[in-house]
Order: sequence, then structure tokens, then C-alpha cells
Amino acid sequence: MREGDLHYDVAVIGAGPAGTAAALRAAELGASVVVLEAGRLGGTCVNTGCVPTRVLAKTARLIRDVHHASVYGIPADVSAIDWFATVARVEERVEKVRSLKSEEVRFAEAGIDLIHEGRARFVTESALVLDSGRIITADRIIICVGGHSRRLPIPGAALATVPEDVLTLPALPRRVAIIGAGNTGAQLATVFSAFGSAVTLLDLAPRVLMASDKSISAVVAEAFVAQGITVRTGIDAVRSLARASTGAITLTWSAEGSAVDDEFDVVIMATGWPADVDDLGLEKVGIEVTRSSIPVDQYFHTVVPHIFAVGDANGRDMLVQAAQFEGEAAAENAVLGANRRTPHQLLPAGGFTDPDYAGVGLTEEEARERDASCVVVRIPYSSLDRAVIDDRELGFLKLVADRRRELILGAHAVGENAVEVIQSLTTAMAAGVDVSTLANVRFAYPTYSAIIGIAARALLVGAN
Ligand SMILES: Cc1cc2nc3c(=O)[nH]c(=O)nc-3n(C[C@H](O)[C@H](O)[C@H](O)COP(=O)(O)OP(=O)(O)OC[C@H]3O[C@@H](n4cnc5c(N)ncnc54)[C@H](O)[C@@H]3O)c2cc1C
Ligand SMILES: NC(=O)c1ccc[n+]([C@@H]2O[C@H](COP(=O)([O-])OP(=O)(O)OC[C@H]3O[C@@H](n4cnc5c(N)ncnc54)[C@H](O)[C@@H]3O)[C@@H](O)[C@H]2O)c1
Repeated sequence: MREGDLHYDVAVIGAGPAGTAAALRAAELGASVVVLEAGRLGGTCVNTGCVPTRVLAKTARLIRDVHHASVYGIPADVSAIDWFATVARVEERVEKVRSLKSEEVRFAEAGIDLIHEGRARFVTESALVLDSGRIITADRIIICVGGHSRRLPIPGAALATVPEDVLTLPALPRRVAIIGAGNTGAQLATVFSAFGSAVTLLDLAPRVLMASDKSISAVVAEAFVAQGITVRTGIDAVRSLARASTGAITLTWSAEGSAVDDEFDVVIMATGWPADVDDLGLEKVGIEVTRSSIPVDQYFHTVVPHIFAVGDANGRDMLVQAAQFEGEAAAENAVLGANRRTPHQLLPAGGFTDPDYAGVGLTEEEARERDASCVVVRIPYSSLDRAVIDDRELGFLKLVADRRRELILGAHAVGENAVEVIQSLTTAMAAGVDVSTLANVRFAYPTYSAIIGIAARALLVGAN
């Protein structure tokens, strides 16, 4: 080894939620650990993903509430938002969360070396080179490089804005097209619509939020349309972007065999999230990228057994809660030779649209494919006192149970506080609580979580 080159038990590439969790767990288990981070600590989640998006969602909610305030006798008006003040607020909150997480301090306290010398690349199966030229060798390597937005390979794609760059827009767009109605696109549609932009949401998929239970997609799409968002799902293709003589962007797509074009001030591409592997040197170690991510087995091994890939990099459950779990599990598998794997059925996910949506476990479709006799109940928010009190009657909670009405197989909610409602159900599922026990739980009055008790009791009496 050259002077300055270093050797560790475990090298972690990337300090987002996956890398941070992996490094801390490996160090707890007694390994010598290095973290190699090319950018800002915290990764996508804190810097450009969940945290800024959530602040934007809060801003959108404030606007909606102000619009509704006169019903409560509060004369209020939102004429226009101050885009720069909004961006400044987002940045300020992001900084606050970053300082709360204080990865640097936690790494130092755990005896983990953090090296910020640019991007890491494989040179052999056990050696990485940094932009600085320093070589790091390790017995085990955990790839936690996350991903980035996918720009569609179409003419004029460079004119599009990607979600990570939304806060750099010079002004609030009057007309915005969002390509991709997954979690990212749907949340941005809600935000820009609340901010007063005219929003068009486009997707090849037949419905918004394809990963959610179908009934959730239907409610969210209907709400979008009611809010004035133009929803175009099931289109044939997005063809091109071009600069119009007006300075606007002409977006061309095709639907039902015909070409359609329209002008927008901003076009956002929220069309997927490939792993950040372009310059990782995977070809040097024989790892082939499949469907834009690093293939792993259920214990997060790549084809090279001592190299693991977790978080967004393996393309499985692209969520913070998954990244953290996988990071810890891979560290245990790497250091102890353990066989931990992800409990997919217990990973809740959701988003902050209007109304919010969330789910955990099997969708109704997935459960019926396994057993057509599974039992499903759907309780509308309009039957819940708290939702009526708050004037938030849109939405429902759906519970899916096995045919004996014992186990909850899946839970899906759309409506106020849907994510928190689903979190409570996830806790119950993780604890192995059966339906009859859940039906006997007392819920404080008046709460949104009370809908869980109503749904569990309905399951027992056999609605289907
Ligand atoms: C707009 C948006 C909103 C989101 N909202 C939510 C949400 O509300 N809830 C939720 O659960 N999930 C959300 N997500 C998803 C969530 O952000 C990711 O699942 C999570 O950040 C993945 O963590 P990770 O550690 O795998 O990757 P990342 O957080 O992307 O971290 C990867 C790190 O690796 C570093 N890196 C990359 N390559 C190299 C290299 N070669 N050398 C050194 N360092 C490198 C990067 O700089 C980065 O810091 C959102 C995503 C987006 C885009
Ligand atoms: N609240 C959250 O938990 C949250 C928020 C944002 C992102 N995320 C995660 O981050 C990851 C990336 O999310 P995302 O929404 O950016 O990507 P995604 O892959 O989930 O959705 C991309 C959407 O773009 C559509 N699409 C792809 N190519 C297209 C084309 N040529 N024309 C039109 N539409 C096209 C797809 O059909 C899909 O609906 C996901 O795994 C997501 O779960 C989570």
C-alpha cells in the first residue's frame, strides 16, 4: 500500500440513510469502518428529497387552509406566494434537520472515519479509488450510493427540470407539466397546484400512484381533477420538448394514437430513479446493472459475496425506512455473517398529496391473487367523527385480512393523516396483533386512528 492508503474491515460508499445506518451498525459490531461520501451528508432524503418535499407539502397545506379559513369566520386571502421566501424557508428547515442528524458527530463518536475526497470507484473487488487518488481497501464493501432522477432520452430533454432542482427555479411557474405520476410527481402536482400554477400530470401508466392500492389511486386522481389538475394517464409516449418562440417549452406527447402538444413554463421529469452507478467502476468487479439498479440476493449480497448493495442502489424499496433497515441488516450480514433480510410486508409508505395516502402490506389485488377469499373492509372517512369535525371527509381506510379474519395482510388509507393511521397499523402488524385484539383496542376520541377500531370491528362481522 502507498502512504495515505488505508485498510478497513468495512468500507461504506455513500452517507445517505442507508450508508449512515450501515456504518453505525458495523461499528457497533466492532468493525473498523470508513464512510466515503462525495457530496453532502444525509443523501437525497435530507438534501433534495423527503425533507424539502415535506416542507413544500406543509406550505401547500397552509395555502389550502387559508383558502378555507373564511368558512370558520376568519377572513383571509392568499393572492400569490412569495417563491423566494418559500425556497428560503425550505432551505432553513433542511439545514435544521441536517444539524439534528449530525452524522459527522455520530460517526466520530462511533470511531468511524469519514472521508470526503470525491467519488469512490472500484479498482478491484477489495479496493476503491477516490477522486483525490487515495486508495481505500476493505474486507467488506457496502454500496449505498442511492440514485438520481431519470431524464427521458427524448429530444429537448435538457429543457426539463428534475425534482432535485425544483427549488432552483427562478420563479413560480404559471403553467407546469409534470411527467411521471409516481410518489414524486404526485406530490409535486399537489404542491404546484396549491401554489397557483396550472398543472398537467402525464404518465404512461394507466393510473396515478401505480405502486399503491388501485382504490387509493382512484381517490387521489379524482381529487386532483377536482382541484383543477389536468390528469393524463395511460398516454402512449412523451415525444419531445422544444423551446417555443414565446420562450415557453412546447411539450409533445401522444395519446390514443394522436400527437398532442401544449406550452408550459416548466416541465418536470419525475420518471424514475436509476442507481448512481455510472462511474462506480462496477465493470471492474463483474457486477452488471439490471433495470438501472444493482442486483442483490435477499441478504443484499451482489454477485461478489463480500460486496453488498442497499438502499435506492438496489432498486427494491426506495424509501428511507427501507434504506435504514437494509443498511443495518447488510452491516450485520457483512460483519457477523448473519442472514437478515427485509420484512417487505411491514414497510409502510405514503405521500403528502391532498388528500394524503399510505399503505402497508399487500394491496387488495395482490391479496386476492393469493387467495380470492381474503376479507376486505373499506371504512369511509365520512363515517368518522373526527373527519366530520375537521371537514376532512374525503377518503377511507381499507383493511385486508386473511379468510379466517385473523391476520391483517394489508392496510391502505387515503385521507387526512393517512400516513399516521397506516403507521399505527404497521405497529400492530409488526407486533403480531390479530384482528380481534385490534377490534378491542380503545381509541381516544375524537381521533383519525379511531378508524382502525371501526375497520377491525367491521372485519370481524364479515363485511366483504
Ligand atoms: C423528491 C423525493 C421525495 C422523497 N420523499 C420520501 C419520503 O417522504 N419518504 C421516504 O421514505 N422516501 C422518500 N424519498 C426516497 C428517499 O429519499 C430515498 O429512498 C433515500 O434517500 C435512499 O437512501 P440511500 O442512502 O439509499 O441513498 P441517498 O439518500 O441517495 O444517498 C446516497 C449517497 O451516496 C453518495 N454517493 C453516490 N455515489 C457515490 C460515490 N461513487 N462515492 C461516494 N459517495 C457517493 C451521494 O452523494 C449520497 O449522499 C424521496 C425521494 C425523492 C427524490
Ligand atoms: N413519499 C415517499 O415515500 C416518496 C416520495 C418520492 C419518491 N419516493 C421514492 O423514490 C423513488 C422514485 O420515485 P419517482 O416518483 O421519481 O419514480 P417512480 O419510478 O416511482 O415513478 C415514475 C413514474 O414515471 C412514469 N414514467 C416513466 N417513464 C415515463 C415516460 N416516458 N412518460 C411518462 N411517464 C413515465 C412511470 O410510469 C411512473 O409512474 C420511488 O421508489 C419512490 O417510492 C418516495
